[in-house]
Amino acid sequence: MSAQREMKEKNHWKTPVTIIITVIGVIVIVALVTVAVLQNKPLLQKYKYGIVLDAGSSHTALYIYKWPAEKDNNTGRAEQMHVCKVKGQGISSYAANPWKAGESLRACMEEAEQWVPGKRHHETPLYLGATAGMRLLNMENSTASDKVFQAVKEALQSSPFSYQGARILSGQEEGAFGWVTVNYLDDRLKQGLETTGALDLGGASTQISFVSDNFDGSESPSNSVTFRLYGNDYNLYTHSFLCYGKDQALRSVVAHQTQSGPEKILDPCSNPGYNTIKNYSVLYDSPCVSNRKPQKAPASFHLTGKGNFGECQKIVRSIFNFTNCKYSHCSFNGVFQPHLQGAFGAFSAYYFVMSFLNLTDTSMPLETVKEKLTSYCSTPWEQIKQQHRAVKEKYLAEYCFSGTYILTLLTEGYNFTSESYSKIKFIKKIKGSDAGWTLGYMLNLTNMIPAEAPDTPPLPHAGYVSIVTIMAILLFILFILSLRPLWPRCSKLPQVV
Ligand SMILES: Nc1ccn([C@@H]2O[C@H](COP(=O)(O)OP(=O)(O)OP(=O)(O)O)[C@@H](O)[C@H]2O)c(=O)n1
Ligand SMILES: [Ca+2]
Repeated sequence: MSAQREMKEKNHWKTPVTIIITVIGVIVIVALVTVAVLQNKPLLQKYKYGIVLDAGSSHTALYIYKWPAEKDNNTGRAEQMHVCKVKGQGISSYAANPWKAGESLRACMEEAEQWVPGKRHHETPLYLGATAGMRLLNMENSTASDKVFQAVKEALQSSPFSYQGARILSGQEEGAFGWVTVNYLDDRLKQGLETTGALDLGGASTQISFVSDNFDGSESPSNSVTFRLYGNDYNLYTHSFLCYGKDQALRSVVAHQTQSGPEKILDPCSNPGYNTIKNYSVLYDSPCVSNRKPQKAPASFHLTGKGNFGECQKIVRSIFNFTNCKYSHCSFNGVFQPHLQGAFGAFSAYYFVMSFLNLTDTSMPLETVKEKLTSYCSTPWEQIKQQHRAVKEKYLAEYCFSGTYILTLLTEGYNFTSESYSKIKFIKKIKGSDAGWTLGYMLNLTNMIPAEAPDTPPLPHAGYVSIVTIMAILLFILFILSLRPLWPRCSKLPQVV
Protein backbone atom coordinates (compact mmCIF):
# COMPACT_ATOMS: atom_id res chain seq x y z
CA MET A 1 0.00 0.00 0.00
CA SER A 2 2.69 2.49 1.00
CA ALA A 3 4.74 1.44 -2.01
CA GLN A 4 1.75 2.16 -4.27
CA ARG A 5 1.35 5.61 -2.75
CA GLU A 6 5.00 6.30 -3.18
CA MET A 7 4.72 5.40 -6.87
CA LYS A 8 1.78 7.77 -7.32
CA GLU A 9 3.59 10.55 -5.48
CA LYS A 10 6.59 10.03 -7.74
CA ASN A 11 4.35 9.98 -10.80
CA HIS A 12 2.67 13.32 -10.13
CA TRP A 13 6.03 14.95 -10.97
CA LYS A 14 5.54 13.53 -14.42
CA THR A 15 2.10 15.10 -15.01
CA PRO A 16 1.95 17.32 -18.13
CA VAL A 17 1.39 20.52 -16.07
CA THR A 18 4.49 20.02 -13.98
CA ILE A 19 6.60 19.08 -16.99
CA ILE A 20 5.47 22.22 -18.89
CA ILE A 21 6.12 24.44 -15.85
CA THR A 22 9.58 22.91 -15.37
CA VAL A 23 10.52 23.33 -19.03
CA ILE A 24 9.28 26.96 -19.10
CA GLY A 25 11.11 27.63 -15.84
CA VAL A 26 14.39 26.25 -17.14
CA ILE A 27 14.02 28.24 -20.36
CA VAL A 28 13.32 31.42 -18.37
CA ILE A 29 16.38 30.89 -16.17
CA VAL A 30 18.63 30.16 -19.14
CA ALA A 31 17.26 33.24 -20.96
CA LEU A 32 17.70 35.49 -17.92
CA VAL A 33 21.26 34.39 -17.26
CA THR A 34 22.15 34.63 -20.96
CA VAL A 35 20.82 38.17 -21.15
CA ALA A 36 22.69 39.12 -17.96
CA VAL A 37 25.94 37.67 -19.26
CA LEU A 38 25.66 39.14 -22.76
CA GLN A 39 24.43 42.54 -21.66
CA ASN A 40 27.36 43.08 -19.35
CA LYS A 41 30.10 41.12 -21.05
CA PRO A 42 33.07 43.42 -21.75
CA LEU A 43 33.19 43.86 -25.50
CA LEU A 44 36.18 42.54 -27.39
CA GLN A 45 39.06 44.82 -26.34
CA LYS A 46 39.57 47.57 -28.90
CA TYR A 47 42.16 50.29 -28.51
CA LYS A 48 42.49 53.94 -29.28
CA TYR A 49 45.84 55.58 -29.80
CA GLY A 50 47.49 58.94 -29.23
CA ILE A 51 50.92 60.28 -30.22
CA VAL A 52 52.95 62.96 -28.44
CA LEU A 53 56.33 64.26 -29.60
CA ASP A 54 58.51 65.53 -26.78
CA ALA A 55 60.72 68.12 -28.47
CA GLY A 56 63.27 68.55 -25.67
CA SER A 57 66.37 70.71 -25.70
CA SER A 58 68.75 67.79 -26.17
CA HIS A 59 66.59 65.40 -28.21
CA THR A 60 63.10 64.62 -29.50
CA ALA A 61 61.19 61.45 -28.63
CA LEU A 62 57.91 60.22 -30.09
CA TYR A 63 55.60 58.44 -27.66
CA ILE A 64 52.67 56.26 -28.75
CA TYR A 65 50.00 55.64 -26.12
CA LYS A 66 47.06 53.26 -26.28
CA TRP A 67 43.97 52.79 -24.13
CA PRO A 68 40.80 50.66 -24.25
CA ALA A 69 38.29 52.14 -26.67
CA GLU A 70 35.17 51.74 -24.47
CA LYS A 71 34.51 55.02 -22.74
CA ASP A 72 32.87 53.37 -19.75
CA ASN A 73 35.75 51.01 -19.09
CA ASN A 74 36.84 52.39 -15.75
CA THR A 75 39.65 49.93 -15.31
CA GLY A 76 41.38 50.94 -18.57
CA ARG A 77 44.49 53.07 -18.23
CA ALA A 78 46.36 54.75 -21.06
CA GLU A 79 49.78 53.20 -21.37
CA GLN A 80 52.90 53.69 -23.43
CA MET A 81 52.93 51.36 -26.41
CA HIS A 82 56.16 52.45 -28.06
CA VAL A 83 58.80 55.17 -27.96
CA CYS A 84 60.90 56.27 -30.92
CA LYS A 85 64.01 58.33 -30.27
CA VAL A 86 64.58 60.87 -33.04
CA LYS A 87 68.15 60.74 -34.40
CA GLY A 88 70.22 63.84 -33.83
CA GLN A 89 69.78 66.73 -31.47
CA GLY A 90 66.72 68.66 -30.34
CA ILE A 91 64.72 70.73 -32.85
CA SER A 92 66.17 73.99 -31.47
CA SER A 93 69.58 72.92 -32.78
CA TYR A 94 68.25 73.35 -36.35
CA ALA A 95 67.83 77.14 -36.01
CA ALA A 96 70.17 77.69 -38.96
CA ASN A 97 68.53 74.97 -41.15
CA PRO A 98 64.88 74.86 -40.04
CA TRP A 99 63.72 72.39 -42.71
CA LYS A 100 66.11 69.82 -41.25
CA ALA A 101 64.09 69.93 -38.01
CA GLY A 102 61.07 68.65 -39.97
CA GLU A 103 63.16 66.08 -41.83
CA SER A 104 64.59 64.74 -38.57
CA LEU A 105 61.11 63.64 -37.45
CA ARG A 106 60.19 61.63 -40.54
CA ALA A 107 61.79 58.30 -39.56
CA CYS A 108 59.91 58.17 -36.24
CA MET A 109 56.66 59.27 -37.92
CA GLU A 110 57.00 56.35 -40.34
CA GLU A 111 57.73 54.01 -37.45
CA ALA A 112 54.54 55.24 -35.76
CA GLU A 113 52.54 54.28 -38.87
CA GLN A 114 53.66 50.68 -38.33
CA TRP A 115 52.67 50.66 -34.65
CA VAL A 116 49.20 52.19 -34.93
CA PRO A 117 46.73 50.00 -36.87
CA GLY A 118 45.98 51.53 -40.28
CA LYS A 119 42.26 51.96 -39.74
CA ARG A 120 42.97 54.05 -36.61
CA HIS A 121 45.50 56.41 -38.25
CA HIS A 122 43.06 59.19 -39.17
CA GLU A 123 41.49 59.30 -35.69
CA THR A 124 44.79 59.18 -33.75
CA PRO A 125 45.59 62.61 -32.30
CA LEU A 126 49.15 63.82 -32.84
CA TYR A 127 50.70 66.55 -30.67
CA LEU A 128 54.13 68.11 -30.46
CA GLY A 129 55.23 69.96 -27.34
CA ALA A 130 58.55 71.76 -27.21
CA THR A 131 60.27 72.62 -23.96
CA ALA A 132 63.21 74.66 -22.74
CA GLY A 133 65.41 74.46 -25.86
CA MET A 134 62.70 76.15 -27.93
CA ARG A 135 61.91 78.57 -25.08
CA LEU A 136 65.52 79.72 -25.23
CA LEU A 137 65.60 79.89 -29.03
CA ASN A 138 62.34 81.85 -28.99
CA MET A 139 63.90 84.34 -26.54
CA GLU A 140 67.09 84.60 -28.56
CA ASN A 141 65.71 84.58 -32.10
CA SER A 142 61.93 84.34 -32.46
CA THR A 143 62.09 84.32 -36.28
CA ALA A 144 64.30 81.24 -36.22
CA SER A 145 62.00 79.57 -33.69
CA ASP A 146 58.94 80.31 -35.89
CA LYS A 147 60.70 78.80 -38.90
CA VAL A 148 61.57 75.65 -36.96
CA PHE A 149 57.91 75.32 -35.95
CA GLN A 150 56.77 75.86 -39.53
CA ALA A 151 59.04 73.04 -40.74
CA VAL A 152 57.95 70.75 -37.94
CA LYS A 153 54.25 71.44 -38.60
CA GLU A 154 54.62 70.65 -42.29
CA ALA A 155 56.32 67.33 -41.49
CA LEU A 156 53.61 66.36 -39.00
CA GLN A 157 50.73 67.46 -41.22
CA SER A 158 51.97 65.23 -44.00
CA SER A 159 51.46 62.16 -41.78
CA PRO A 160 48.17 60.21 -41.82
CA PHE A 161 47.49 61.00 -38.16
CA SER A 162 45.15 63.68 -36.86
CA TYR A 163 47.56 66.58 -36.30
CA GLN A 164 46.43 68.66 -33.31
CA GLY A 165 49.18 71.26 -33.10
CA ALA A 166 52.80 71.98 -32.19
CA ARG A 167 53.64 74.55 -29.53
CA ILE A 168 56.02 75.55 -26.77
CA LEU A 169 54.84 74.42 -23.34
CA SER A 170 55.12 76.89 -20.50
CA GLY A 171 57.32 75.86 -17.58
CA GLN A 172 54.18 75.48 -15.41
CA GLU A 173 52.59 73.13 -17.94
CA GLU A 174 55.76 71.06 -18.20
CA GLY A 175 55.95 70.70 -14.40
CA ALA A 176 52.23 70.11 -13.87
CA PHE A 177 51.85 67.49 -16.63
CA GLY A 178 54.89 65.60 -15.32
CA TRP A 179 53.15 65.48 -11.94
CA VAL A 180 49.87 64.30 -13.56
CA THR A 181 51.74 61.51 -15.41
CA VAL A 182 53.43 60.18 -12.28
CA ASN A 183 50.26 60.19 -10.18
CA TYR A 184 48.04 58.85 -12.98
CA LEU A 185 50.35 55.91 -13.63
CA ASP A 186 50.49 55.14 -9.90
CA ASP A 187 46.66 55.20 -9.75
CA ARG A 188 46.85 57.87 -7.06
CA LEU A 189 44.44 60.26 -8.75
CA LYS A 190 41.56 57.84 -9.29
CA GLN A 191 41.87 56.47 -5.78
CA GLY A 192 42.27 59.92 -4.20
CA LEU A 193 45.50 58.80 -2.49
CA GLU A 194 48.22 61.16 -1.23
CA THR A 195 50.11 62.32 -4.31
CA THR A 196 53.78 62.01 -5.22
CA GLY A 197 55.83 65.09 -6.14
CA ALA A 198 57.60 65.23 -9.49
CA LEU A 199 61.22 66.23 -10.13
CA ASP A 200 62.22 66.53 -13.79
CA LEU A 201 65.75 67.40 -14.87
CA GLY A 202 66.10 68.21 -18.55
CA GLY A 203 68.97 69.59 -20.55
CA ALA A 204 67.87 73.23 -20.41
CA SER A 205 65.34 73.47 -17.58
CA THR A 206 64.33 71.66 -14.43
CA GLN A 207 60.91 71.35 -12.79
CA ILE A 208 59.71 70.71 -9.25
CA SER A 209 56.00 70.05 -8.59
CA PHE A 210 54.26 68.84 -5.42
CA VAL A 211 51.19 69.27 -3.26
CA SER A 212 51.84 70.87 0.11
CA ASP A 213 49.23 71.37 2.86
CA ASN A 214 50.58 74.84 3.59
CA PHE A 215 50.35 76.05 -0.02
CA ASP A 216 47.12 77.52 -1.26
CA GLY A 217 48.61 79.56 -4.08
CA SER A 218 48.03 82.92 -2.40
CA GLU A 219 51.68 83.62 -1.58
CA SER A 220 52.83 83.08 -5.15
CA PRO A 221 49.97 82.63 -7.66
CA SER A 222 52.36 82.08 -10.57
CA ASN A 223 53.50 78.84 -8.92
CA SER A 224 50.01 77.50 -8.44
CA VAL A 225 48.14 75.13 -10.75
CA THR A 226 44.74 73.84 -9.71
CA PHE A 227 43.09 70.68 -10.95
CA ARG A 228 39.85 68.84 -10.28
CA LEU A 229 40.48 65.21 -11.14
CA TYR A 230 38.17 62.26 -10.41
CA GLY A 231 36.23 64.39 -7.93
CA ASN A 232 39.28 65.63 -5.97
CA ASP A 233 40.67 69.17 -5.92
CA TYR A 234 44.44 69.61 -6.11
CA ASN A 235 46.39 72.79 -5.56
CA LEU A 236 49.76 72.03 -7.03
CA TYR A 237 52.95 73.99 -6.42
CA THR A 238 55.14 73.96 -9.52
CA HIS A 239 58.18 75.83 -10.74
CA SER A 240 60.38 75.48 -13.79
CA PHE A 241 63.91 76.90 -13.62
CA LEU A 242 65.01 77.89 -17.10
CA CYS A 243 68.79 77.51 -17.57
CA TYR A 244 68.97 75.00 -14.71
CA GLY A 245 68.72 71.90 -16.85
CA LYS A 246 71.90 69.85 -16.74
CA ASP A 247 73.45 71.12 -20.01
CA GLN A 248 72.77 74.80 -19.36
CA ALA A 249 73.92 74.47 -15.73
CA LEU A 250 77.18 72.98 -17.01
CA ARG A 251 77.54 75.96 -19.35
CA SER A 252 77.12 78.29 -16.36
CA VAL A 253 79.71 76.35 -14.36
CA VAL A 254 82.25 76.54 -17.19
CA ALA A 255 81.33 80.21 -17.82
CA HIS A 256 82.05 80.87 -14.14
CA GLN A 257 85.58 79.57 -14.71
CA THR A 258 86.20 81.55 -17.89
CA GLN A 259 85.18 85.05 -16.80
CA SER A 260 88.64 86.46 -17.38
CA GLY A 261 88.90 84.89 -20.86
CA PRO A 262 91.74 82.43 -20.06
CA GLU A 263 93.39 80.07 -22.53
CA LYS A 264 93.20 77.14 -20.16
CA ILE A 265 91.22 76.09 -17.12
CA LEU A 266 91.67 73.28 -14.59
CA ASP A 267 88.09 72.08 -14.14
CA PRO A 268 87.30 70.33 -10.82
CA CYS A 269 84.05 68.94 -12.32
CA SER A 270 85.89 66.81 -14.92
CA ASN A 271 87.89 63.67 -14.18
CA PRO A 272 91.69 64.00 -13.87
CA GLY A 273 93.34 63.48 -17.24
CA TYR A 274 90.29 64.64 -19.19
CA ASN A 275 91.33 67.11 -21.88
CA THR A 276 89.33 69.03 -24.42
CA ILE A 277 89.31 72.25 -26.40
CA LYS A 278 86.23 74.43 -26.13
CA ASN A 279 85.18 77.29 -28.31
CA TYR A 280 84.28 80.55 -26.54
CA SER A 281 81.59 81.51 -29.02
CA VAL A 282 79.93 78.07 -28.77
CA LEU A 283 80.04 78.09 -24.96
CA TYR A 284 78.51 81.55 -24.69
CA ASP A 285 75.93 81.01 -27.45
CA SER A 286 72.96 80.70 -25.09
CA PRO A 287 70.78 83.31 -23.36
CA CYS A 288 71.67 81.53 -20.10
CA VAL A 289 75.26 82.81 -20.24
CA SER A 290 75.53 85.21 -23.21
CA ASN A 291 75.53 88.33 -21.02
CA ARG A 292 78.63 87.04 -19.23
CA LYS A 293 80.80 86.50 -22.31
CA PRO A 294 84.27 87.86 -21.55
CA GLN A 295 85.12 91.00 -23.52
CA LYS A 296 88.58 89.85 -24.33
CA ALA A 297 89.07 86.20 -24.98
CA PRO A 298 90.84 83.94 -27.48
CA ALA A 299 88.72 81.83 -29.85
CA SER A 300 89.04 78.76 -27.66
CA PHE A 301 90.40 77.43 -24.37
CA HIS A 302 91.81 74.16 -23.05
CA LEU A 303 89.80 72.43 -20.36
CA THR A 304 91.73 69.94 -18.24
CA GLY A 305 90.07 67.82 -15.57
CA LYS A 306 91.08 68.12 -11.93
CA GLY A 307 88.45 65.79 -10.48
CA ASN A 308 87.67 67.37 -7.14
CA PHE A 309 84.10 67.00 -5.86
CA GLY A 310 84.42 69.63 -3.09
CA GLU A 311 85.79 72.29 -5.44
CA CYS A 312 83.27 71.38 -8.12
CA GLN A 313 80.44 71.76 -5.61
CA LYS A 314 81.73 75.24 -4.67
CA ILE A 315 81.40 76.37 -8.28
CA VAL A 316 78.04 74.66 -8.69
CA ARG A 317 76.80 76.51 -5.58
CA SER A 318 77.82 79.81 -7.16
CA ILE A 319 75.26 79.44 -9.96
CA PHE A 320 72.44 79.61 -7.38
CA ASN A 321 71.43 82.84 -5.72
CA PHE A 322 70.43 82.23 -2.12
CA THR A 323 69.92 85.87 -1.09
CA ASN A 324 66.84 88.05 -1.64
CA CYS A 325 63.76 86.07 -0.78
CA LYS A 326 60.61 88.17 -0.54
CA TYR A 327 58.48 85.18 0.50
CA SER A 328 58.23 83.11 3.68
CA HIS A 329 60.45 80.44 2.07
CA CYS A 330 62.44 80.28 -1.14
CA SER A 331 64.31 77.63 -3.01
CA PHE A 332 66.82 79.81 -4.90
CA ASN A 333 66.93 82.87 -7.16
CA GLY A 334 64.16 84.46 -5.06
CA VAL A 335 61.65 81.79 -6.10
CA PHE A 336 58.95 80.87 -3.60
CA GLN A 337 58.80 77.26 -2.45
CA PRO A 338 56.55 75.83 0.29
CA HIS A 339 57.83 73.15 2.68
CA LEU A 340 58.62 69.92 0.90
CA GLN A 341 55.97 67.31 1.55
CA GLY A 342 55.58 63.61 0.85
CA ALA A 343 57.31 61.30 -1.56
CA PHE A 344 58.93 62.42 -4.85
CA GLY A 345 59.62 60.73 -8.15
CA ALA A 346 62.77 62.07 -9.88
CA PHE A 347 63.04 61.24 -13.56
CA SER A 348 64.77 62.06 -16.90
CA ALA A 349 68.36 63.21 -16.25
CA TYR A 350 67.96 62.63 -12.48
CA TYR A 351 67.52 58.97 -13.33
CA PHE A 352 70.13 58.73 -16.13
CA VAL A 353 72.82 60.23 -13.94
CA MET A 354 72.00 58.60 -10.61
CA SER A 355 71.58 55.14 -12.13
CA PHE A 356 74.92 55.47 -13.94
CA LEU A 357 76.59 56.49 -10.66
CA ASN A 358 74.85 53.65 -8.72
CA LEU A 359 73.23 56.24 -6.48
CA THR A 360 69.53 55.44 -6.95
CA ASP A 361 69.31 53.96 -3.44
CA THR A 362 68.12 56.99 -1.46
CA SER A 363 68.27 55.17 1.86
CA MET A 364 72.01 55.82 1.51
CA PRO A 365 73.01 58.65 3.89
CA LEU A 366 73.85 61.93 2.13
CA GLU A 367 77.38 61.68 3.53
CA THR A 368 77.85 58.39 1.71
CA VAL A 369 76.51 59.93 -1.52
CA LYS A 370 79.15 62.67 -1.17
CA GLU A 371 81.88 60.11 -0.52
CA LYS A 372 80.90 58.14 -3.61
CA LEU A 373 80.86 61.29 -5.73
CA THR A 374 84.25 62.32 -4.33
CA SER A 375 85.63 58.96 -5.33
CA TYR A 376 83.99 59.00 -8.79
CA CYS A 377 85.18 62.54 -9.58
CA SER A 378 88.77 61.71 -8.63
CA THR A 379 88.89 58.58 -10.81
CA PRO A 380 91.26 59.11 -13.77
CA TRP A 381 89.53 59.69 -17.11
CA GLU A 382 91.35 56.78 -18.79
CA GLN A 383 90.08 54.40 -16.14
CA ILE A 384 86.51 55.72 -16.49
CA LYS A 385 86.64 55.21 -20.26
CA GLN A 386 87.96 51.67 -19.89
CA GLN A 387 85.30 50.74 -17.36
CA HIS A 388 82.42 52.09 -19.44
CA ARG A 389 83.24 51.38 -23.06
CA ALA A 390 79.58 51.21 -24.08
CA VAL A 391 78.69 54.66 -22.72
CA LYS A 392 78.86 57.71 -25.01
CA GLU A 393 81.94 59.81 -24.20
CA LYS A 394 79.87 62.98 -24.14
CA TYR A 395 77.75 61.62 -21.29
CA LEU A 396 80.70 59.96 -19.57
CA ALA A 397 82.70 63.18 -19.40
CA GLU A 398 79.85 64.92 -17.58
CA TYR A 399 78.83 62.49 -14.83
CA CYS A 400 81.11 64.02 -12.16
CA PHE A 401 79.56 67.42 -12.84
CA SER A 402 76.04 65.98 -13.20
CA GLY A 403 76.14 64.03 -9.92
CA THR A 404 77.51 67.07 -8.09
CA TYR A 405 74.87 69.30 -9.67
CA ILE A 406 71.99 66.94 -8.80
CA LEU A 407 73.09 66.62 -5.17
CA THR A 408 73.53 70.39 -4.82
CA LEU A 409 70.26 71.23 -6.56
CA LEU A 410 68.32 68.83 -4.35
CA THR A 411 69.92 69.56 -0.98
CA GLU A 412 70.83 73.23 -1.27
CA GLY A 413 68.51 74.43 -4.04
CA TYR A 414 65.30 72.68 -3.01
CA ASN A 415 66.31 72.07 0.63
CA PHE A 416 65.96 68.30 0.75
CA THR A 417 67.33 67.10 4.10
CA SER A 418 68.74 63.63 4.87
CA GLU A 419 65.21 62.66 5.88
CA SER A 420 63.29 64.06 2.92
CA TYR A 421 66.02 62.90 0.50
CA SER A 422 65.18 59.32 1.47
CA LYS A 423 61.64 59.90 0.15
CA ILE A 424 62.91 60.53 -3.37
CA LYS A 425 62.71 57.66 -5.82
CA PHE A 426 64.84 57.90 -8.96
CA ILE A 427 62.62 56.44 -11.63
CA LYS A 428 62.59 55.96 -15.37
CA LYS A 429 59.30 54.17 -15.92
CA ILE A 430 56.12 53.52 -13.99
CA LYS A 431 54.25 50.36 -15.02
CA GLY A 432 55.94 50.35 -18.40
CA SER A 433 55.36 54.02 -19.27
CA ASP A 434 58.13 56.63 -19.14
CA ALA A 435 57.83 59.28 -16.44
CA GLY A 436 57.66 62.70 -18.13
CA TRP A 437 55.16 65.37 -19.13
CA THR A 438 53.93 63.79 -22.39
CA LEU A 439 51.31 61.38 -21.03
CA GLY A 440 49.80 64.02 -18.71
CA TYR A 441 49.70 66.46 -21.64
CA MET A 442 47.81 63.99 -23.83
CA LEU A 443 45.40 62.95 -21.04
CA ASN A 444 44.57 66.62 -20.55
CA LEU A 445 44.09 67.44 -24.23
CA THR A 446 41.93 64.38 -24.88
CA ASN A 447 39.89 65.01 -21.69
CA MET A 448 40.70 61.52 -20.54
CA ILE A 449 40.76 62.35 -16.84
CA PRO A 450 37.24 63.37 -15.80
CA ALA A 451 36.74 66.14 -13.23
CA GLU A 452 34.24 63.99 -11.35
CA ALA A 453 34.66 60.40 -10.26
CA PRO A 454 32.85 58.17 -12.77
CA ASP A 455 29.88 56.15 -11.51
CA THR A 456 31.10 52.66 -10.95
CA PRO A 457 28.67 49.72 -11.05
CA PRO A 458 28.04 48.59 -7.45
CA LEU A 459 28.91 45.00 -8.35
CA PRO A 460 31.62 43.46 -10.46
CA HIS A 461 30.39 41.58 -13.53
CA ALA A 462 30.78 38.07 -12.00
CA GLY A 463 28.92 39.10 -8.84
CA TYR A 464 26.13 40.58 -10.93
CA VAL A 465 25.69 37.40 -12.99
CA SER A 466 25.74 35.17 -9.87
CA ILE A 467 23.08 37.25 -8.13
CA VAL A 468 20.83 37.27 -11.22
CA THR A 469 21.19 33.47 -11.48
CA ILE A 470 20.41 32.83 -7.80
CA MET A 471 17.43 35.21 -7.92
CA ALA A 472 16.07 33.50 -11.04
CA ILE A 473 16.33 30.05 -9.42
CA LEU A 474 14.66 31.31 -6.23
CA LEU A 475 11.85 32.93 -8.24
CA PHE A 476 11.33 29.67 -10.09
CA ILE A 477 11.14 27.66 -6.85
CA LEU A 478 8.65 30.18 -5.39
CA PHE A 479 6.62 29.95 -8.57
CA ILE A 480 6.51 26.16 -8.38
CA LEU A 481 5.53 26.33 -4.71
CA SER A 482 2.79 28.85 -5.46
CA LEU A 483 1.29 26.30 -7.86
CA ARG A 484 0.99 23.71 -5.11
CA PRO A 485 -2.83 23.68 -5.13
CA LEU A 486 -2.68 22.49 -8.74
CA TRP A 487 -0.36 19.65 -7.92
CA PRO A 488 -2.38 16.40 -8.30
CA ARG A 489 -2.88 14.60 -4.97
CA CYS A 490 -0.80 17.14 -3.21
CA SER A 491 -3.54 17.67 -0.67
CA LYS A 492 -3.18 14.01 0.18
CA LEU A 493 0.43 14.42 1.07
CA PRO A 494 1.05 13.99 4.74
CA GLN A 495 0.95 17.41 6.42
CA VAL A 496 4.00 18.40 8.31
CA VAL A 497 2.89 19.76 11.66
N1 LIG B 1 71.38 58.18 -21.20
C1 LIG B 1 71.37 59.51 -21.07
C2 LIG B 1 70.45 60.29 -21.79
C3 LIG B 1 70.50 61.66 -21.61
N2 LIG B 1 71.41 62.21 -20.77
C4 LIG B 1 71.44 63.67 -20.57
O1 LIG B 1 70.32 64.02 -19.79
C5 LIG B 1 70.02 65.39 -19.99
C6 LIG B 1 68.56 65.62 -20.04
O2 LIG B 1 68.00 64.83 -20.99
P1 LIG B 1 66.45 64.98 -21.26
O3 LIG B 1 65.68 64.79 -20.03
O4 LIG B 1 66.14 64.11 -22.40
O5 LIG B 1 66.37 66.54 -21.63
P2 LIG B 1 65.48 67.29 -22.70
O6 LIG B 1 64.08 66.81 -22.57
O7 LIG B 1 66.08 67.16 -24.04
O8 LIG B 1 65.63 68.81 -22.23
P3 LIG B 1 64.52 69.85 -21.69
O9 LIG B 1 63.53 69.05 -20.90
O10 LIG B 1 65.29 70.80 -20.84
O11 LIG B 1 63.93 70.50 -22.89
C7 LIG B 1 70.78 65.81 -21.22
O12 LIG B 1 71.85 66.60 -20.74
C8 LIG B 1 71.30 64.53 -21.81
O13 LIG B 1 72.54 64.71 -22.39
C9 LIG B 1 72.28 61.42 -20.06
O14 LIG B 1 73.08 61.94 -19.28
N3 LIG B 1 72.26 60.07 -20.22
CA1 LIG C 1 62.44 67.15 -21.00
